Amino acid sequence: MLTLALSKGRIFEDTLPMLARAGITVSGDPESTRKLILPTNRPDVRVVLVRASDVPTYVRYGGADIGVAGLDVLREYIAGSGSDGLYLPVDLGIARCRLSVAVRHDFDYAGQVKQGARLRVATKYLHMAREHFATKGVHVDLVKLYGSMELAPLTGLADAIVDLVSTGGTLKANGLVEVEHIMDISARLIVNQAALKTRTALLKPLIDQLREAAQTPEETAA
Ligand SMILES: Nc1ncnc2c1ncn2[C@@H]1O[C@H](COP(=O)(O)OP(=O)(O)OP(=O)(O)O)[C@@H](O)[C@H]1O
Ligand SMILES: O=P(O)(O)OC[C@H]1O[C@H](OP(=O)(O)OP(=O)(O)O)[C@H](O)[C@@H]1O
Repeated sequence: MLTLALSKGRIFEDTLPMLARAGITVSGDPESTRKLILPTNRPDVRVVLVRASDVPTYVRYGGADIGVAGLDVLREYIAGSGSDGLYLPVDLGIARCRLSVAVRHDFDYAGQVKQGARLRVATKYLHMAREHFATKGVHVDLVKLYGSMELAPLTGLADAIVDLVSTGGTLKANGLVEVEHIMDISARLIVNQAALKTRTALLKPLIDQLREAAQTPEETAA
């Protein structure tokens, strides 16, 4: 049995069509079932539903053989725990967004940075934010949040946020503007290296099929 770890929401929804192109259909809808293990049309493949930030942990420790996680989640995980035991063979090109710095529209970010001001920055992405501001030579105090980052500059909790941006709709709705683009993000396939060695016959074709599915024009144009 191969176990594939996915998170509910956009990763699950965006991975489904790729699995379908690889001949795998998942039974059950994560939004309407409380079940955490979903069978597929293939008796040798099942899906487990985990928190997005738990996907690397499941794959690393063998709770799943393979998983899908955003590059944001992966970078944070690897910065904290290393990449031993993980193999990242495919950029699936789904769940595309970018990691950015944003501030209130009336906050003079460039001016503050030029003056060498110390900024308070709220984010879920402590490692990537620390690295970004260190590279730029900007002095920051980081405040860890778990969600709704956009609220922090509006309430005086922080001067800036580091968060994911896709359409820019959430920033706009909250009177924030993007002032720095840190990196492009998309979802990656993560594979347990030991499983790849011991169960090559099952895993390798699936990885190859997903790689092929990821390269179709619909996906790359997204
Ligand atoms: N607005 C967006 N547009 C496109 N992709 C996104 C967007 N927001 C997040 N993503 C990508 O999708 C992944 C999963 O996001 P999702 O919102 O489903 O989980 P989460 O709420 O961040 O995770 P958790 O439940 O662990 O807090 C993110 O890690 C990121 O790579
Ligand atoms: O630029 P946009 O298209 O508006 O997308 C950006 C938003 O998407 C993500 O949140 P999500 O919708 O995943 O909610 P979450 O905070 O519950 O993760 C991200 O944290 C932003 O808030």
